[in-house]
Amino acid sequence: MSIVEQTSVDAPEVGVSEATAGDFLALLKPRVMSLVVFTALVGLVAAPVPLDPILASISVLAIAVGAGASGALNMWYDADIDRVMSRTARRPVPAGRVQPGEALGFGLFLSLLAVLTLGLAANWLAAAVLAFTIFFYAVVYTMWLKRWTPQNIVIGGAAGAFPPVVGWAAATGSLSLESLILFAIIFLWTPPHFWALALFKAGDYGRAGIPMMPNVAGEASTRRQIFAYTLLVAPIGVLPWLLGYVSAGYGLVAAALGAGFIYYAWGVLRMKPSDTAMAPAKQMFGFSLIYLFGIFAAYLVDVVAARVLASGAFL
Ligand code: HEM
Ligand SMILES: CC(C)=CCC/C(C)=C/CC/C(C)=C/COP(=O)(O)OP(=O)(O)O
Repeated sequence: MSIVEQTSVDAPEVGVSEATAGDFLALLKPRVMSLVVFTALVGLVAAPVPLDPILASISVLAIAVGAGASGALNMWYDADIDRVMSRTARRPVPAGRVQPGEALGFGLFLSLLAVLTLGLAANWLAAAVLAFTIFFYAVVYTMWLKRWTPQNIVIGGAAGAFPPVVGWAAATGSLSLESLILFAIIFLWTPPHFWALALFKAGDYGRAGIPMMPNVAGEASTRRQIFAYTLLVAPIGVLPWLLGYVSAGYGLVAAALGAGFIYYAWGVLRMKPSDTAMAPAKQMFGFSLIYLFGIFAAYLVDVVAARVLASGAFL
């Protein structure tokens, strides 16, 4: 083998991308973002304006691309800590399949594409709120709060709460109390959702040096805070019915889901230190996803049913 051939065969692989389309898809955090996009869709459909299906589809697609882009930017910046956590070590950047520059370029390009598309197709208020949401998650939460304070996900959770506001703004060109209540539901839901996971992944966050609540305030305090936020989110979940935005059907579903959420949080609160398997925290995390999906699905069904009934289309 000549020297030239040998050099090319033995060349270090730094800077060489082995990325597949699947790796770029993984950068978009599709599973998490599917529920984010669903909440945006509900905000868009709930808005009291006639729905243009083409405009609505483009808007939801743009929000999905923007949400995915923020995930790619998060994975670009967090590659160092993702590398040392068991849950995230196999992600494309820490595993070396996608180069950091590729993830950054991909995230920036998709962010720009999403914001411009939403601005041109819907309106610039919606585009501005989407841009702010991407900025809040990728910069304020990821680059600052996450590594700095155990309140990281309380404040940073605002990013995850904006999508229904973006959806509502895309449909109406304005903000409203109703969309802000949808915001409040997600905002108050985020701490129980995430701290339940952080309880059984505390080792990961400790290794990565991230000040998540269980690592800083301890397990007992985190369990109490989870319970407190759950007591707050349950009544706020029912508020849209009490304010007359949706029917008692939604109210009943929200009350039942809220009661279930409190039940699981009670299980977490009463966890024994000997419960090393963390079963109540795992169940709480699982139920958090059912809770948020259930609340927004009930909202969607309620507003669509109300419109069908009002138009007499069922007759
Ligand atoms: C700052 C806010 C949030 C934080 C820190 C957070 C954190 C996490 C983490 C660490 C996971 C573990 C799964 C994984 O590794 O991908 C997860 C799962 C999940 N999160 Fe969140 N989350 C937040 C907000 C949200 C919001 C707003 C939604 C939806 C509206 C959401 C929906 C989901 C879903 C659907 C999963 C399950 C994904 C799966 O099945 O793999 N999260 N979250
Ligand atoms: C429309 C739009 C831009 C939406 C963005 C919505 C948003 C901010 C969702 C947050 C979801 C999430 C996975 C947070 C975890 O970050 P993490 O870095 O703590 O979790 P990780 O350790 O799994 O990376």
